[in-house]
Amino acid sequence: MPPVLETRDLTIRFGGHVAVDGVSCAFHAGTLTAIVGPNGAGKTTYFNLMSGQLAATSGQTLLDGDDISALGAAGRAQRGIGRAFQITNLFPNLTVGENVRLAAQARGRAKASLLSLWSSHRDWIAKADHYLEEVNLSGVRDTLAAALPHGDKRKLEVAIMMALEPQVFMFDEPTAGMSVDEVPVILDLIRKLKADGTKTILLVEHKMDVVRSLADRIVVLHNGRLVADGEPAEVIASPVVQEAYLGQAPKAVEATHG
Ligand SMILES: Nc1ncnc2c1ncn2[C@@H]1O[C@H](COP(=O)(O)OP(=O)(O)OP(=O)(O)O)[C@@H](O)[C@H]1O
Repeated sequence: MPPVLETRDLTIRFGGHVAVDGVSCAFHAGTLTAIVGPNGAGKTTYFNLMSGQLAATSGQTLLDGDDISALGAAGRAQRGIGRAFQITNLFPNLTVGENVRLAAQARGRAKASLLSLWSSHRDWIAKADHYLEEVNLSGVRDTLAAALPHGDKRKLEVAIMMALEPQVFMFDEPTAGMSVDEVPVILDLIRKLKADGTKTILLVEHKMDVVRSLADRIVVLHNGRLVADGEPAEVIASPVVQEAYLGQAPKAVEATHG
């Protein structure tokens, strides 16, 4: 099966610093890939390049085989790349329910005809309610987004991403800053997405227990380079990863596939 999302020799420089350095990697439907690496390895920058928040210095990003390198974040979102945890995407003065309904509506409008818009309205509300339920936020449906505690804001970001029904789900440290009782809600949700079997899921995560429990594959970045890629157990045990986490220079790429 051809990959859903792919980067070819993707590179970005900030002045003299190469934050993502020639990363070639392909991601397939029905898989969850964890992207790990030490602080400053380039994980979030790699995400930003794929979702269009940053423009690459060189290299390409392909979605369904099409080169989308020239598209910005909005164009890529429209094409089906979903990114959670951009807190700035919330409308702070709308309620939690309205935020998710708008996302369902944005998704629906892309498909609806003008005449069907009115009847669709009820569907959007139903869809918003469904996704709020999924992230355990039904109880705060009428609360202003701005008034939510941090953990709930992050859950709302996931609900918004889900209501947009993307084909690629990008999670950047989805449980960071959450209380212990909130973490399982998000992990269960990611598990459910994965069980669907058709989504392409990318996860940047520091917590190795979370990575171990969710990932089919681990990609390791170190100093902006892809230094390991393969089965979780194999990658975690590999000397190149042990070295990367100890802050020493990795010597070789191991266990490459995909
Ligand atoms: N806009 C920018 N301008 C200059 N340097 C940047 C910029 N964004 C990121 N960097 C640098 O690029 C490198 C990679 O940063 P990035 O945030 O992608 O790492 P990370 O692996 O996500 O780290 P962490 O796990 O700490 O979040 C870092 O050295 C960072 O300082």
